[in-house]
Amino acid sequence: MTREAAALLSWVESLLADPAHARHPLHEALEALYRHHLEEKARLERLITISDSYQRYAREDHLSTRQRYDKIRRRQEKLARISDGYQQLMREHNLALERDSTHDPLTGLPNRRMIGIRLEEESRRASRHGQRYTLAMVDIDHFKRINDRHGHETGDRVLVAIAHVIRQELRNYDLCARWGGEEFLLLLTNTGIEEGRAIVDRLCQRLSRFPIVVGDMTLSVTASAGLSEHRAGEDPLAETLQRADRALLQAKRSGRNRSCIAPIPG
Ligand SMILES: Nc1nc2c(ncn2[C@@H]2O[C@H](COP(=O)(O)OP(=O)(O)OP(=O)(O)O)[C@@H](O)[C@H]2O)c(=O)[nH]1
Repeated sequence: MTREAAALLSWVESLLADPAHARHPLHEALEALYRHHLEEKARLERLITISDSYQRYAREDHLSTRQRYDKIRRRQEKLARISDGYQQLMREHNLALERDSTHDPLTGLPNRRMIGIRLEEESRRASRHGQRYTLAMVDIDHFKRINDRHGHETGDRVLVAIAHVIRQELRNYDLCARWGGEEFLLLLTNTGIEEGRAIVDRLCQRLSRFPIVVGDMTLSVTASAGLSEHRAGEDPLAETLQRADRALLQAKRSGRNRSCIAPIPG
C-alpha cells in the first residue's frame, strides 16, 4: 500500500471514529465503503497468497522434474558406460578365446588347429589356381637331452627362442605352427620344393648358429627337416604331411642336422 493510500485510510478511520460526525448523512455510506474496501483488501491478499504458493509450487515442481530427468539421464549414461565396457570386455574375451584356440600358449605360434585350417584353404587355392606349396616338418635334434640336462623349464625357454628365430626367418606369407613338443610345421606358400628346401636349410643354419641364452648358460640346437610339395587334389594331412614326416625320419636316420625331400610318389 502506498503512503498516500495509507494516509487516506487513516483519515477515513479517524472521521468514522469521530462522534462529531456520527450523525452526518454520509457517515453510513463512508463506513460501508470502508468495510467494503477492507473486504476487498483481504480478498486481494488471499489471492496474492494463493498466487505466491502456486508459483512456489510450480517452481519446485519444475525443479523436481528437472532433478528427476537429470537422475534418469545420469543413470542412462551410467548404463551406457557399463554396456560399452561390457561389450569391450566381451570383444577382448572373444579375441582371447579365438587366440587361445588357434595359438600355442608357450611359443605364441599358431597351433595344429590353425595350420589345419590354413592347409585346407591353401589346398583349395592350389587346386583352383594351380599354385604350389611346400610343407616342412622341422624337428629339434636331441631335445630330450636339453630337458634332461637343464630341466623342463629351460627346455621351454629354448622352445620360445626357437619359435622367435623361425618367425624372424620366414616370409610374411608363410606360416609356422607348433605341431607338437619340439616339432614345427612350416607352410611355405607359393613355393616349390627346391625353393622350400633353400628356405628351410637357411632356417636350420640360422638355428644352429643362434646362441640361446638361458640364465648364465648359452645353449645351441640343431634341427632336422622333412619337406614335401603338395600335389593338387591330394589330402594335405593324410598325404602331403605324411610324406614330409617320412622325409623327416630319413633326415634323422641320416645323422640329423639336415633336411630331406620326400620323393614325389608315382
Ligand atoms: N621343455 C619342454 N619339453 C618338451 C615339450 N614338449 C615336448 N618336450 C620334450 O621333447 C622331447 C622329445 O624327445 P624325443 O621325441 O625323444 O626326441 P629328441 O630327444 O628331440 O630326439 P630326436 O628328435 O630323435 O632328435 C621329450 O623329452 C619331451 O618331453 C615342451 O613343451 N617343453
